[in-house]
Amino acid sequence: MSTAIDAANVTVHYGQTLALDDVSVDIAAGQICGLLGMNGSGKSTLFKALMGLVKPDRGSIRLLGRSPRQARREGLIAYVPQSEAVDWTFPVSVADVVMMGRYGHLGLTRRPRQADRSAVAAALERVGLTELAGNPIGALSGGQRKRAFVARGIAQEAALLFLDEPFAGVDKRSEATIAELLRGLRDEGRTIMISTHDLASVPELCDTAVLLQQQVIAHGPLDEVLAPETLARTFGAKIAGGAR
Ligand SMILES: Nc1ncnc2c1ncn2[C@@H]1O[C@H](COP(=O)(O)OP(=O)(O)OP(=O)(O)O)[C@@H](O)[C@H]1O
Repeated sequence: MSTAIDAANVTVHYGQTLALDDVSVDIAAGQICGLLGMNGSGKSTLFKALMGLVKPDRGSIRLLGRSPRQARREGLIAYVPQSEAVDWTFPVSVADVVMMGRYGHLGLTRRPRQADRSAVAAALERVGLTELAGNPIGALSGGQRKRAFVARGIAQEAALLFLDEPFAGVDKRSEATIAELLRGLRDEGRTIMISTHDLASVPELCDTAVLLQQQVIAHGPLDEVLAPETLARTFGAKIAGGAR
């Protein structure tokens, strides 16, 4: 299996705060990897480093054989942000959000062409939001907003999808819909990383996982990473007992 995401010995500081300490992860193409850790464990920072938005003090990152900046420039990375990181009052429609995924594909005129409109329509259809295309993004439910951002990644034709807490604030039915969607994208060969701080609800759809606490505590098949011994060692018996 070829490696899609290869981070080696990545260390990131914000001033005096050590956010990532010698982090190495290796994720095969066509897999869903859970990025697990408590609040403040460095999950968002790892995503930012992978996207080239934070420059590591040390270490190297290759995404599909490219630097993060190059991968971003080629439109290979789609990011679904945490809900708190988005200004939902911003006056854009659902279709506008999805069209943002086409920006890297637009020609010199920067005007969407028929191919872009078709890609947006197909992405909306795939996530089940066709009927809501003209609605303001802020009027959608938590789960629908997540699906709109996933549609943006689909329209972008990104090979790598990073989802920051995609199941937070989402009801069970939407969670199942999103999980099904992600499985389908994985089966097409895309590589997906999903972060969560809620170790008690790590989605079954993850093939592998990384348990992060500034350092990589465990990295491998989901069952191994969620083994009670690993969790107890890291977080204490209380969390380990309730994890699955
Ligand atoms: N811009 C920043 N400036 C200073 N410190 C930061 C900054 N961003 C994050 N940190 C700190 O870096 C550490 C890792 O934060 P990060 O947001 O990556 O964790 P996280 O696991 O994503 O947490 P959460 O789930 O709460 O977002 C924390 O101690 C946090 O306070």
